[in-house]
Amino acid sequence: MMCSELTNHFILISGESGAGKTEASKKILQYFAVTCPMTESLQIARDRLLLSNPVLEAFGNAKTLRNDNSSRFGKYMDIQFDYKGIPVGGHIISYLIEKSRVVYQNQGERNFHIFYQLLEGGEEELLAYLGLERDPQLYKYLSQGHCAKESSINDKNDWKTVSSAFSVIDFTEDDLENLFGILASVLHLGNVCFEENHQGCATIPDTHEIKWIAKLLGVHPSILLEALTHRKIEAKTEEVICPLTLELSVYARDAMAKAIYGRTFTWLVNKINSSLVNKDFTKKTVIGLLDIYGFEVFDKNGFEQFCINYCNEKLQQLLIERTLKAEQAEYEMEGIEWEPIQYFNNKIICDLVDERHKGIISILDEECIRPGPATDLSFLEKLEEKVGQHAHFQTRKLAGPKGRKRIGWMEFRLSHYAGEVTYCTKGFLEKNNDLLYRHLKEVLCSSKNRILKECFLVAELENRRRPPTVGTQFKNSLSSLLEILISKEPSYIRCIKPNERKEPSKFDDLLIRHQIKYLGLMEHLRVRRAGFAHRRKYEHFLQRYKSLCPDTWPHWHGPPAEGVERLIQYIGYTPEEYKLGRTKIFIRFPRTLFATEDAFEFSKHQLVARIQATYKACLERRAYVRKRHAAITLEAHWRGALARKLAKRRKWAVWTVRKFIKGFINRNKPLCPDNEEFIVFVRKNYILNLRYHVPKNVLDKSWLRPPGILENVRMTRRLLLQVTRAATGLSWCIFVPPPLARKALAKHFFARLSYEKCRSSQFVLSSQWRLMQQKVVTSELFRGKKEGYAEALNQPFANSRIDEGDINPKVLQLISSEKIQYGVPVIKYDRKGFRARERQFLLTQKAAYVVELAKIKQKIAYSALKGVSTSSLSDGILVIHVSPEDSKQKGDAVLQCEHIFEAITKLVMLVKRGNIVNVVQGSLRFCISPGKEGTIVFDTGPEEQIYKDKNGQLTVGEVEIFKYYFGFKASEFSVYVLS
Ligand SMILES: Nc1ncnc2c1ncn2[C@@H]1O[C@H](COP(=O)(O)OP(=O)(O)OP(=O)(O)O)[C@@H](O)[C@H]1O
Repeated sequence: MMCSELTNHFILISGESGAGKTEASKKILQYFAVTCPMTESLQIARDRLLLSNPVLEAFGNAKTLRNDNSSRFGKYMDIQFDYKGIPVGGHIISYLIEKSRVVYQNQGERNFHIFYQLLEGGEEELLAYLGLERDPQLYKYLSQGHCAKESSINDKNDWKTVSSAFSVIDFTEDDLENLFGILASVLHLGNVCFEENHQGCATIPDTHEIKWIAKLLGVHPSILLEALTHRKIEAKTEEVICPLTLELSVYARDAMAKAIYGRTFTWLVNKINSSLVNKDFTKKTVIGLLDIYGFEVFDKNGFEQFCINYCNEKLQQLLIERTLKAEQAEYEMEGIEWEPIQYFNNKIICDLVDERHKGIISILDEECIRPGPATDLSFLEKLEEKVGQHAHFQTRKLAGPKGRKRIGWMEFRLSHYAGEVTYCTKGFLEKNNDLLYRHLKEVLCSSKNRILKECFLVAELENRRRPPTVGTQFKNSLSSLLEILISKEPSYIRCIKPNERKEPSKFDDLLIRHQIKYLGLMEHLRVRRAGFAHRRKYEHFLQRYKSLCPDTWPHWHGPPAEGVERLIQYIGYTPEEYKLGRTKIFIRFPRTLFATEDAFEFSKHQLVARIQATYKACLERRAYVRKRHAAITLEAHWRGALARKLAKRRKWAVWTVRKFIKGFINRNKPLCPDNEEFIVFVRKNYILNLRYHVPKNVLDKSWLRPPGILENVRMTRRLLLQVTRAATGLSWCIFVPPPLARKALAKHFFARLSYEKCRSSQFVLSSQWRLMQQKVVTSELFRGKKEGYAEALNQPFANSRIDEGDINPKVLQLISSEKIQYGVPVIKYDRKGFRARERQFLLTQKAAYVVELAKIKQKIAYSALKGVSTSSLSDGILVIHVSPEDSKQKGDAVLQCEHIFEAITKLVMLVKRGNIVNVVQGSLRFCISPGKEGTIVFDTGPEEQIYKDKNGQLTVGEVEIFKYYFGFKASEFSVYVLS
């Protein structure tokens, strides 16, 4: 409920002394430690919460007649939880420790456990340092009850537990040294003995103990001694020190021991609190555990029992108010049909004790403050006078003859809710006053013991006001405790003591019946049975279980009561299972609630999955939106950058175009800023283009004409040089205007016409040189005479075509020995025929050319070559005229060749006669046989053919049909001799 509704709770553990309250509270702490979720870092908080218990028990618990481990102080412990239900810290409030036990114990009782544990378990060195002996019988404060050793208590083991707990809850070596010093000094104090001198004043004959106390508390021994035997009385202006009687010295000693122990206990609780404090100040929910001393009835009951029982009375009141009374009032308020159940309300007893000005505590305070001789007896008389009429109060004087016997003269009897208790007023005033002589206070304020320094502040000495009495303090602290409890949701544990003899498995019916009766358990049961097991405000019920009904999930927009009605109808509650009040739903049976809880647990998993999915989707969506936003931003920036770049480029382009246009408009003006760049551009362009138009060879006279605006502009020598180098690849060329460039090219060309190193390691004329010679001959023969010469000039003569130098003399010899018929087609080459020949003569292709050339050469050389005719047109026909006298010759040879200039040039160079070439205008004449002539007419008719008419005239069309090749590649030529 704490986690789900974020409410604060408390658990009130009640029962009489020895019923098991402390054990129950320890079980609750252990339960939290085991069941609550835990993180490693918070384990320390948990351990401190758990281990604070043995320390507090050692200092605040003692063996009594009713309980071997009786709490002699009240403890309210807040355990703080975070929102996950992890215990993260705590806080302890202690209530009225029974200090009188330090100096006095009843028969069969012990002092606080810690003294016995220290003596039993403490190391030898520690005891030696504290000046202690191991035997508790040696100490007066430990041996009055005559049961220092108790079989059910293992002081040695408990000491070990307490020692290890000290280290967990942040006690330093220094803290422990001071703390043990205080414990030891209390024991030493108990052993301080007084003697009465002859003046009736108290003296301390043996100062051995005083020395130890002075050493342990860090005070001067003589001052301490004086403080224990003297009293400082303050007059108006001066202080008078007067000696104490033996009785008063004993009182002063015991008061000092009680004060030291009481305040040290408070310091201890504060120290534990500082180690339990959670430094994270986020909101926490708490579960408070109230474990307070239980109701006590001894043979002799004093001021302590009066306070303890008053405390129990108040808690019982709280319980009645919050359960019996509140529950029934709630039914009435909520309009639930209800038959009231009667119960005993102990408010009347509480009022008897704590009513302002009228209650026992007020009367006691009055008696303490009152000037004049106030005694315990006078207090009793005041009680008889003021509350004598109260039904729950009785004294010997007020009681009838029956009861008189059971009440002493100094006693009064209260009828508590748990039974009658007779209190002896002896010591009431003294204990309520709790007076510590100023002289002793001063000594303790000057102590060098760090704990005492914190406990006894010098400021206290300056405060002249009377501190509130113990009774009033206790009353006030109880009322603030009740305020704390009222603000929280209650849960109750009622402990029932099975027997008075502390025996296991023994149930004393009478005792149990008595407890059940006074605890009001029967009334509780009746209310519970007739009432409802569970109730909850509509809002809370709906909020918790709304997921169980589709109508109410996820939101119910109507009034909560209607929502709850719809919800329980859907779940299927039967009418006897519930009642609807004005603001709450009441569920009668626990099983109904458990079933609803189970259903809720089941639906919680599905809800969690849905919530998780929604949450994850939300996260993803958020991430996606973030990414999209980032992408859009990025894109926008990128587009912006691109647009800016484009705009810049456009601007630049516009600027450039404008400048260009401006430059163009002003191009003819003298060089000025307006046309400067344009001219640079034109020049650059011209120069860049120039490299594609530099002369290709020495004969090429073309030169890129510079634009008009550049005519007067001189190019730098360096620039021209670069252009020419780029164009010609002549790194040495010094470029100057066109004619010189040609000269440079010519020089380069002639340089290449050098000797070359041939295979036989002889230097021969290079092919370039030979080509040059041939070209010169061609020029002489055809320049300005035959069309197509200029175009053919740039075509290099191919070395692959046979010329004179290629003819191997041996081959010539071989060929010459053959008988070759002239005048008939010697070899008719077509592709097939050539291959057949090739096989026949077993000659290589090249040899075949050689054969052919050799034959022609022979024919020309030895058969009176008359001349060579070709037309001035662009045809490739040549006529080789032979001597008509030579009867062996049948007639002229008419040949066609693609490379006519090359063929004729090589022929002329072969026969070494330049004057034999005749470039004829118009038709070509040739001799068919002696006396018989033919003509080749060049026609520009539509048909591409060569044909021979009846009179033997050969007509050549625009493009030759028959390709007769001469002298070169087999695929390129054939020889055809017209018969
Ligand atoms: N549930 C229990 N089962 C068995 N023994 C128990 C149980 N609870 C308590 N005891 C025994 O009773 C003794 C007294 O218990 P506990 O100290 O808790 O009583 P108490 O109600 O706190 O008494 P007081 O009011 O004097 O402090 C324990 O030491 C233990 O021996």
